[in-house]
Formats: sequence, C-alpha cells, structure tokens
Amino acid sequence: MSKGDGVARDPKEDVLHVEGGKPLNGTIKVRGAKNFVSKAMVAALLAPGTSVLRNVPEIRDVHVVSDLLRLHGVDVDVNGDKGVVTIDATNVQLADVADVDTLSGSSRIPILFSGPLLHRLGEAFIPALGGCAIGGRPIDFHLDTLRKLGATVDKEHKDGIHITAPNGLKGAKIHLPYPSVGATEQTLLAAVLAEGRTELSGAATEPEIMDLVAVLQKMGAVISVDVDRTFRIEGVKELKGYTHTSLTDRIEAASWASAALATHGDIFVKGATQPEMMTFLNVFRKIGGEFDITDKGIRFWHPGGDLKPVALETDVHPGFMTDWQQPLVVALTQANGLSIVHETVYENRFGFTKPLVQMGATIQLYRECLGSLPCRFQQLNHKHSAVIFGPTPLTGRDIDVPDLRGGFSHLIAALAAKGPSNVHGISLIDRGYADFRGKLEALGADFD
Ligand SMILES: CC(=O)N[C@H]1[C@@H](OP(=O)(O)OP(=O)(O)OC[C@H]2O[C@@H](n3ccc(=O)[nH]c3=O)[C@H](O)[C@@H]2O)O[C@H](CO)[C@@H](O)[C@@H]1O
Ligand SMILES: C=C(OP(=O)(O)O)C(=O)O
Repeated sequence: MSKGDGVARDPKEDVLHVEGGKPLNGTIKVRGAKNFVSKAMVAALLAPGTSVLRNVPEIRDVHVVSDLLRLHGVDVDVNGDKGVVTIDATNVQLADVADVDTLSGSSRIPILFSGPLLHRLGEAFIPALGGCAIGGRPIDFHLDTLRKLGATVDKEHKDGIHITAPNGLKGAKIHLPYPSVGATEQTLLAAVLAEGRTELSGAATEPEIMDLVAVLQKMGAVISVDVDRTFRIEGVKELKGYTHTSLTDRIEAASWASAALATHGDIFVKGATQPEMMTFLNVFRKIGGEFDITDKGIRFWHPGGDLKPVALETDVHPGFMTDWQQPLVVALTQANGLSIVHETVYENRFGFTKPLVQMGATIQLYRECLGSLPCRFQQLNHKHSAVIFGPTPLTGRDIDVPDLRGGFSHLIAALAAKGPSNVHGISLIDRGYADFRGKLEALGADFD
C-alpha cells in the first residue's frame, strides 16, 4: 500500500509497543467487507437519489471513497457508530483532478469510478492508484473493457488517463485473460447502463462481487451469472438508489482466526459467516485449529498440542484467498513440519516474511511454482512460493509495517512472540481493520 496516502502521521506516535506471548482470548465483532463496501459506495454514483448501506466498518478506505464521492459533488453521510453510510448522488460533477490524485494514493477504488462517471458525465479521469504494493497491479484489463464498451482512452492527457464516451457506452463481448476482481467489477459498473447486452466471460465470482451484483439488481440492473464464470448484463436505461446490508469481511474474520492459532488463543468472531469462509475453514481444520459455527458468528481456537503443516495455493474464488495467506503464514510458523504456500494471485506477496525470519521463523522463498499447477508467474523470476518450517519460537523486535495484511501479520507475530516488539507504521492497518486496537484490548493483548 502506498504510504503516501494523504494521511499525515507522526512516526513517533504511529507505533504499537507489544508485549507478546499471551494468548488472545475473547469476543470481537466484525462488520462489512472492505472489498465490497467501497464498491457498493461507487455503485451509488450510478443513480440519482439516495442509497443506504448498512454494516459499514469504520476503516480508512470508507473515508477515502466518501471523500472521493464528495469531490464529485455527491452528498455522503457516514455514521461510524451505527455503521450506516447514506449517499445522495443526485448531483454529480467532474472533480478537480489534482484533488482526486491527492486522495486516491491509498486505494484502488478510484478506477471503478470510470463507468459511473462516463454514464453520468460522459468523461472520467483515472488518478494514480494506491492499494497494497504486492505486485505490479496493472490496469490493462480495466482499460480494455472500457474500450470494448465504446470508451476512448487517452493516456497522453496532461492530467493523466482521460476517458470519454460522448455517445454513451454500448454492450459488448468481453473476455478477461484472468478472473480479475477489479476488472469484473469495472465491467459490471460500466455495463449495467450501457445500451444493449454485455457478455463477460472469464470473470471473477468472489462473494463480494456477488454482493455487488445484488446491489445492482436492487438498483434495477439485469445481470445473470453462469456456472462457467460468465456474466450477462442487459443494459437498462436508468437505475435507482438502494438499501443494502453488507456481507461480513471474511478477510478480517480469517485474520483473527489466524491470530487465535498463532497465539494459542480462543476468539469468537461475531458476524463471521460460514459460506464465504468454507475454503479457509477447511485449511484451518487441516492445520489442527478448531472452530464452532453458530448463528451469531464463528469461534476459532487452538486446541493445544501440535499444529499440522499444510500445502496450499492461493487462488481466485472459490480457491484459498490471497488476502488470507499472510496472517495464516504466521500461524504456520508454529506448525510442526514443512508447510508450502504457492501464491498464484500476486507475484510479490511474500516480502512480509523477512521480518518474520528476523523474529526467528524459518521461511525460504522460491521462484518456482511449488504447487500442483504452474501459475502465471512460472519462469518470471518472482519469489512467489514459500516453504515454512516450524515450530519456531518467535522473539519480539522492531518491525516496519509494509502493507495492510502484511502489517496485520506482523502484529500477530509480535503478539505471539516472546518479549517486546515495536510495530511501526501501525496506522496502515486502519485501512482494512476497523478499531483493531479496541479489539486487541477486548482480547486481552498487552500493548500500548
Ligand atoms: C479493493 C479490493 O477489492 N481489493 C481486492 C481485489 O484487488 P484487485 O481487484 O486489484 O485484484 P485483481 O483480482 O484485479 O488482481 C488479480 C490479478 O490480476 C492482475 N490484473 C488485474 C487487473 C488488470 O487490469 N490486469 C492484471 O494483470 C493483477 O496484477 C493480479 O495479479 O482482489 C484481490 C484478489 O482477490 C484482493 O487481493 C484484493 O484485496
Ligand atoms: C490487497 C488488498 O487490498 P487492496 O486491493 O485495497 O490493496 C487487501 O485487502 O489485502
């Protein structure tokens, strides 16, 4: 994640002193998904009128998207306590590009404004994007999709990438070379109001995308989904505002589950739901973690004794999510034997393991695909496979948070380690983990 995200911080205060070695025990509540809520907020831009989103987490990405919407003349009210965001997109205007650029540095969401702005205003700018620095994160699929729908993309414009569609967008046949979450959402947000039919094959089908489809359907869109990753979108003439409750953040839930394993703890994650977490739960069980699913949430705990190693590959849904990988790797440092993790979604998502090694973990990175199938990164020289040998005691130290999930992983490592750690750049975690300090307190962590 870009550290230039427009939030001024005093480095001396942006640090957590952690006294590790204590199990995390207790109950916490997880709200809506970072990777859905931000997209649903952009969807509101498609329709004049008011949209209401519930179960919204108090994370920085929500504020970034709120401010971006406001820069476009949209009325946004965020009630953090209640977790309700109300958006009135009756008025929409083109924002000042420099202002958007200043804000957009911490998130990848601004690119998703393209379709709605093209429909409402006939033009859009794509600012410099942020998001976690875990790979090159190109936007070629997004631009190709917009071109196929009839937009003109000018990469030479003095203010950045300028997109226009003076004659509106028209339905098209689009195939994604890889099931990209963002490019699938880009297509949905652009095609719902395009003239005619759009067929999107090779699409991603993450639960957060399906919740976005639910929101769009509430707004008046006609979208069908086939089992073979094909979406069919019948363009409609207009949409209206929606009221919707976000699905739970399955990444945050899995992160706390990993924290329970790594610290020998017992955490009840209120709000966690089984269907979106099935793949994670299978792996959690294979490692030796215990869980109990109730109507209110899922309890995760370390039952004592040895944890078992696993071999896993990250993948698009319904595979094992890449965003689950980093926190789980910390737990795997405590499993008895060799675990193998093949990261197939991002080419550069193991940088966070270096501080873990300095804390005592044994983790070796490989350029080869150490999985059942070669991935897109085969022969590309990226260290995208990790072999973790455990159990290794971890010792506290000074750590610099590199990105959102890597940062949470370092926090877990510090909590599992013997002795004190200083985790620097801790506010990066606020982008995706609501009130993590309050939750740590509720779980009995020793920190200040
Ligand atoms: C805000 C948000 O929802 N972020 C999530 C979203 O990111 P995001 O939508 O950015 O991730 P994508 O699914 O698009 O990226 C997956 C892969 O496709 C590649 N790619 C993507 C677009 C493109 O135009 N060209 C291209 O080559 C990327 O470099 C990456 O290797 O999905 C990821 C995969 O589940 C998650 O890790 C992120 O947490
Ligand atoms: C990679 C992530 O997010 P983003 O796409 O916002 O950088 C994440 O949430 O782990």
